[in-house]
Amino acid sequence: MSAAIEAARVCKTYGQGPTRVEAVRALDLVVRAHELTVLVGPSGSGKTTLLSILGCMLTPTSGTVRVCGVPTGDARPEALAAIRRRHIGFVFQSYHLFSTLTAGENVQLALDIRSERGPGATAKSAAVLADVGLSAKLNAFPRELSGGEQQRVAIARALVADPSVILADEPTAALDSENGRAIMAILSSAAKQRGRAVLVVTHDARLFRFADRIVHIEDGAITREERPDADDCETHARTVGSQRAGRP
Ligand SMILES: Nc1ncnc2c1ncn2[C@@H]1O[C@H](COP(=O)(O)OP(=O)(O)OP(=O)(O)O)[C@@H](O)[C@H]1O
Repeated sequence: MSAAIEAARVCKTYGQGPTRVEAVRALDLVVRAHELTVLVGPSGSGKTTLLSILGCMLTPTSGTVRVCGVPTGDARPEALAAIRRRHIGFVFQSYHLFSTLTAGENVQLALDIRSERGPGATAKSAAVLADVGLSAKLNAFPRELSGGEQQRVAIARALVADPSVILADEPTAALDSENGRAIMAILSSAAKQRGRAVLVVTHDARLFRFADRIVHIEDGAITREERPDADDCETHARTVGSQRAGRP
């Protein structure tokens, strides 16, 4: 499966002297198309920092990141913004919808900032909202929607511009378990049916069954990867060390 994001030897250090924190340490990660990768780790282990670096919202202290083959290291802020717009859709825990816009308008905004406007953009937004089961809520405002529905609007907004990568930071944390499962099913379908590379940060072990791959991070480094086997539900744990050594 093709690499959508490739991070190599990525480090991120915050602060200096006694307040210095090594949030991400020489980390290698490839996020692939057609896969839902879950990133899991304790609080403060570097998950959001890593997601922000992979999404070109934060510059690493050292190391390289390529998004769809494009190196981001020397890119100026405008070029990074263009990479984000072209290749990446973001989903956040708190939805980040505009309260004065309808569900349809919130989704269409993602096309508007890419200069895609008019009836075609309206129809595309309505179609993606229908894909996430919200065709009846096209004209509803966020305050008229449940949390799960608002998150589905946010996912539709992330998907509508057809990005190669979806990065989701705790997308189910504010939802009950049923809505959490529904959101993960939609994200899984974005990977499986639409061929997106999907990376989800979650603390919730109940959602691991949606993952093709589970990456564990501690103290800013990857400690372990697992690929839950869909056929017999057996989990094949692999240490990062054995993968690097090329062993199966
Ligand atoms: N802007 C910042 N300035 C200084 N330190 C920071 C900053 N952002 C994060 N950190 C520190 O970097 C480390 C990693 O933080 P990060 O938010 O990436 O972890 P996380 O795994 O996402 O945590 P959580 O699960 O609690 O959200 C923590 O020690 C945190 O205190």
